[in-house]
Amino acid sequence: MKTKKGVLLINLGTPDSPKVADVRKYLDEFLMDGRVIDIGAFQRNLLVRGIIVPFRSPKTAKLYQAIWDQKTGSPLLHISEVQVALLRKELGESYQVELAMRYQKPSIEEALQRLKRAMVDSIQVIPLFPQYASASTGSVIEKVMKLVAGWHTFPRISIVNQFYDNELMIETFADNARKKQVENYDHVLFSFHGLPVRQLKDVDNTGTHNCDTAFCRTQITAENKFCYSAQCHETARLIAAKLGLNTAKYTVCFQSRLGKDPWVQPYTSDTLIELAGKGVKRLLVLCPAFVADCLETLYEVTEEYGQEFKKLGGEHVELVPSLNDHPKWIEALKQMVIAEEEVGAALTKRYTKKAEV
Ligand SMILES: C=CC1=C(C)c2cc3[nH]c(cc4nc(cc5[nH]c(cc1n2)c(C)c5CCC(=O)O)C(CCC(=O)O)=C4C)c(C)c3C=C
Ligand SMILES: [Fe+2]
Ligand SMILES: [Fe+2]
Repeated sequence: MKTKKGVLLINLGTPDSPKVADVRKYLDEFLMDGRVIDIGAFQRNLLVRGIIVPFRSPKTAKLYQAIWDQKTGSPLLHISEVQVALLRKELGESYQVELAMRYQKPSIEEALQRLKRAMVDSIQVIPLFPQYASASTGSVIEKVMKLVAGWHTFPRISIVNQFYDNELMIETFADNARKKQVENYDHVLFSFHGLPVRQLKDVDNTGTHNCDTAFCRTQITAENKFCYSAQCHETARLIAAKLGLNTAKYTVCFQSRLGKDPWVQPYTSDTLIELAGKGVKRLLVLCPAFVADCLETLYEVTEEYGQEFKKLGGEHVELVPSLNDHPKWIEALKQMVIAEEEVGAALTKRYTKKAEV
């Protein structure tokens, strides 16, 4: 009997086009997600639909227009499609690999339906966010669970919740930094996507998590192992170790703050001021919260932070490309899939043996 195993890669999402109407539709779906803007539904509706989406959409549309490729469209979607095509090749015919986006297209619902129709034995869901956050990975997991909840027959379903310390992923980021001749820069910045601080309060299920008292900047512990900030710091430490950077040579910071509430600090823009003040001229930036280059890396880092840094007296900001189509990253994905499949196969075998006794 020929059987197939399903793999579903899910990234964040992107508008259908850089037109204001499509960006509005995308931002509306994205920001109305209660895990992204985690306030009461009534307040969220007022804030998102009354203020953020109407005011932000024209501005965000301009940013998307600046990075949109005439032939391939959204970099995030195009690069994700390339990653899936390469993974399909690596895994061969016994796997059916699907791509979906949490918001907009291709939808998770349609991807799951394709796997269901193919009668796959198993579905492995890989949310493409190395560090766990309720707003990213958590939201993907909740969506998948809701979509499959009513299925009559379930294949074995497994979900990767985080991979912030994946050896091959770390090596890929380090490889890309080496290609930029890291030694030719005064300082290295690890700029992660930001999060409101309140979204970290419940990472230990107590509602009182505090990154300062939980040592999230310096170590991963049993207490902080699901904290986004702690995981970001660990990812940066591991890449820095591969590159032979001492702690004085690099800084971890957080970008893309939205609104007035406190987000995880230090903010990337404050760090640029501090580094320029210390006389840093040439800055190399890695963004290891993303597995593919996207608006946040191609525009915010390269354009916005590049210009900001120059105004502050800096000379150059250089972005290290994301994991994109690097063969080691595709191998990392393949290994994740195979490792998980082996666990499943071992469990099934044990069960079958027991049943035979
Ligand atoms: C409250 C707002 C936001 C939270 C929380 C948030 C978390 C979060 N986001 C990503 C990954 C990406 N975000 C991207 C764009 C983007 N993010 C927000 C807001 C929040 N994100 C906005 C408003 C936007 C749109 C751009 C803008 O208007 O500035 C992207 C880029 C998508 C693309 O098409 O290129 C990614 C990727 C993670 C991983 C995360 C939690 C850790
Ligand atoms: Fe975001
Ligand atoms: Fe923390």
